[in-house]
Amino acid sequence: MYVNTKDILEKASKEYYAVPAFNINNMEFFHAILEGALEKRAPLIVETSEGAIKYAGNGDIFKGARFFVEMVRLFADSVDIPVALHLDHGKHFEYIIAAIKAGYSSVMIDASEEPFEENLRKTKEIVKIAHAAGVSVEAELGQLAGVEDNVVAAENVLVDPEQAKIFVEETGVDFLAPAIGTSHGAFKFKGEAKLDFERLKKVKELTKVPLVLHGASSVLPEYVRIAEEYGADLSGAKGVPEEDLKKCVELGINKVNTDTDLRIAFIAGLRKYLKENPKEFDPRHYLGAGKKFVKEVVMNRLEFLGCAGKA
Ligand SMILES: O=C(COP(=O)(O)O)N(O)CCCOP(=O)(O)O
Ligand SMILES: [Zn+2]
Repeated sequence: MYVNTKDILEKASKEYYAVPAFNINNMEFFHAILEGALEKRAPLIVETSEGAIKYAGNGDIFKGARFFVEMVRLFADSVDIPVALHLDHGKHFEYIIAAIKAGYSSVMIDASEEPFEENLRKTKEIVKIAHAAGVSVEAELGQLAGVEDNVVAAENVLVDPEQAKIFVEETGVDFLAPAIGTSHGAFKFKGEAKLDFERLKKVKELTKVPLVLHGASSVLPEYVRIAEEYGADLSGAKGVPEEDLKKCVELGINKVNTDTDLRIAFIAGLRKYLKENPKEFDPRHYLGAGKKFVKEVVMNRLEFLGCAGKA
C-alpha cells in the first residue's frame, strides 16, 4: 500500500532500526527494488532526485514527477507492504511543487548550501505548503561533499547539533539529514572513513525526529570486483564501512540513502552479461542481468539495516 514516508520512519525511529531509501531513475531499478522488499517483507522507500525526474520526463518535470507516481502507485496499491515515494534533494521550488502536485509521499527541501537563516526560512515555507497537502518533509543541515549528477558540493560542513534543535522546532520538518562526514558517489573518503558519531548522538538527543544519512553507500567490493573484471574503472572507489552504518543506526539514523551501491551492482551485472552473451541484444535480457544484482544488494541492505520483516 502507498503510504506517507513519515509513517515508515516514525516506526523505525521508535524501534531504532533503519529503512534504506533507494534511488530510482527508471523502471528496471524500481522492479528490482520492489521484488527485493517483497521477498524481505520490508517497508520500502524509493526516491528520485531532480535529475531523475528530468530524465524520466524527457525534460518535462511535471511529466517526470507524474511518471514516477503512476509507476510506483500502480504497483504499491497492489502489494501488502508499505511503499513511499520521496523527492530527494529538492533544490528548486518547481521540482518540489511538481512532486507535491503529482502525489509524492514526501519531499526534501535541500537548502543546505544556504546560510542557516535562509535554510530555515525556505524549509519553513515548504513545510507549510507540503503539510497542507498531506506530504511530509525532509531537510538537510550541514553539507555533504561529493558528486552525483545534480548533487554537487565542494566540501563537508558538519551539522551543529544546537542549530539542529532550533531548526527542527522552528520549521516543523518531519525528518532531518544531518551532515556527519559522508559524501555522495563512489569516492567518499581520501583516507580512512571518518564519521562524527558524537555529533550524530547529540542531534538525535536534541531533535528526537527520524534522521537521514545521505551518501550512505558502502561501495561493496564484490560488485566493484565484478564490474572491474568486465572492464569498468572504479579505482579508488571507497564507501561507508558497514560497521559504521550499523553504528549510525544504533545512534538514531532511520533513513539510509542508497544509490551508488545499486548503480555499481547494475553495471556489474550488465557488463558481465554482455561479455558472456555477445550474441544477445534483447534489452529485457541484458537489463535483466543488471536487475538481478540490484535485487541482491537491496535484499542484503534491508536485512542489514534491520527492517526486514517490519512491513
Ligand atoms: O545520498 C544519496 C546517495 O548516496 P550514495 O551515493 O552514497 O548512494 N542521494 O541522495 C542520491 C543522490 C542522487 O543524485 P543524482 O540522481 O542527481 O545523481
Ligand atoms: Zn543525498
